Amino acid sequence: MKQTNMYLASQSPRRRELLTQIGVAFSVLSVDVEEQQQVDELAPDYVSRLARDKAQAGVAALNYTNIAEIKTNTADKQMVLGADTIVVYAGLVLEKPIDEADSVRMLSLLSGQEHQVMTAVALADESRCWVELVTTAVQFREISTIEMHDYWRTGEPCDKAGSYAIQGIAGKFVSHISGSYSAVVGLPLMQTEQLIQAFRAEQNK
Ligand SMILES: Cc1cn([C@H]2C[C@H](O)[C@@H](COP(=O)(O)OP(=O)(O)OP(=O)(O)O)O2)c(=O)[nH]c1=O
Repeated sequence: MKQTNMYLASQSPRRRELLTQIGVAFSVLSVDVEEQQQVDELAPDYVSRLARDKAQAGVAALNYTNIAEIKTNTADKQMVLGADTIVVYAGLVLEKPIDEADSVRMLSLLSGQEHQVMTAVALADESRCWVELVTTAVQFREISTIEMHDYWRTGEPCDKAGSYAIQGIAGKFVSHISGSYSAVVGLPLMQTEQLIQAFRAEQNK
């Protein structure tokens, strides 16, 4: 049977759903990339680096694994997609909360304010790695401390950048969004599709 040439280096169920939503067939790869912002590393550089690291770790994983079956069964070249999402408020990077206090700290910063959600998408193969960064502005209404604690107890914020999910209960905190909704959820659909097309064209030159 012919295999797909697309690999998603992500454990995020959101990214799997989003990529499926635009009709891309893929296999999932497990990669382990340390997510640690360097001193003086700006938010756009950091999120882009993580997406690139995930995609390139995926390429390395493919090379290390003996998947002769895949290599012989496909005429197409392979590509690996990696992505990363961070929330940025006043230059400060907010990743996943470590506990309830951290979640309340993040939501207190975001309450009544506008912040940026940066999602970087990277496509890589053995010869190249392309990265695209998509930034979306999100405005929150005021959130009370009681609401923040109640929200934590729903379990929703614990694995989300900035400690919220726009596609979930936290949708009620959002008064305005300017940019890509799917990028906030984890993968900018329009930009991802275009990047895949351009990458595939480059591979086939
Ligand atoms: C802001 C926001 C983030 N998120 C999610 C998207 C990402 O999955 C997560 C940010 O963490 P990431 O480190 O970008 O991704 P991940 O650890 O979930 O998955 P992987 O690294 O394996 O690809 O936050 C939402 O689902 N909704 C939101 O509104």
